Amino acid sequence: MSTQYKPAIHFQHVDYRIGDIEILNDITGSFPQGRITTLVGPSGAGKSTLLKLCNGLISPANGEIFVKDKAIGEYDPVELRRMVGMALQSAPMVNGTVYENLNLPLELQGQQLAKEEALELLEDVGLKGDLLERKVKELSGGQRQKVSIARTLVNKPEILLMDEITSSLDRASKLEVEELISKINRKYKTTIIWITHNLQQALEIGDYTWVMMDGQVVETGESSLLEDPQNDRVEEFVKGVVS
Ligand SMILES: Nc1ncnc2c1ncn2[C@@H]1O[C@H](COP(=O)(O)OP(=O)(O)OP(=O)(O)O)[C@@H](O)[C@H]1O
Repeated sequence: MSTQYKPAIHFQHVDYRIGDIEILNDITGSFPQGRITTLVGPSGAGKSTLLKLCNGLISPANGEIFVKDKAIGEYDPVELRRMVGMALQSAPMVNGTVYENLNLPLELQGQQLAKEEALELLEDVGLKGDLLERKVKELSGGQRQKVSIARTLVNKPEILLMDEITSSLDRASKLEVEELISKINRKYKTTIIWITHNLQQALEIGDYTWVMMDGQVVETGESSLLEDPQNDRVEEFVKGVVS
């Protein structure tokens, strides 16, 4: 798939270890620029670890990672975090208003988010402007997740990493967040790398999919691969034999 699109992130023979334990083993592959790639696989396969390598939260034991053709180690860490945003299942929020939370990334850089920009971000994630001065603790789970995504967008990241962002949401909020991420991908051409346990979601929202098992990437391709996997272990996993 890397031949068809420019890679936003490229892994080349990447290993990751904690002490003597091999967590990721010889990962090679690309995440195409401007597309949505879903990462699936059994619990413990190494999906979150791989995501953390993409924004330099952790570093490989061996191999190279390139972000937009530049070795990840050559980026200034602040520049890298601005370029590669990350949203989590349950994002930590400060105990204040929606605005105060949206302002956090800029406050940490000694800047301030303009109110108009904050309103635009809320609009982008489908929230009404009058929420800006509301306390986040008064928001629903779905609204909080949208604020967390809006906060990730403050730095206008070119690449968005998402770890299980809909798994704690009800069905309606899950659909809204999926639609929202598709919209962000279309509007800003943001590259999205999305971990999900939900294979239906991976199939529906993903352009591409990586299937990981035991610290390795075992199958990659267009997300429709999940309907007809070539690898026997992937087929078993998809059928729910392996969980
Ligand atoms: N800090 C750590 N110390 C020791 N082992 C770790 C640590 N973090 C992760 N691991 C191990 O690394 C492996 C991969 O973990 P990772 O969280 O990346 O998997 P995952 O595919 O994201 O799993 P899940 O779907 O359950 O979130 C697991 O076996 C896990 O136990």
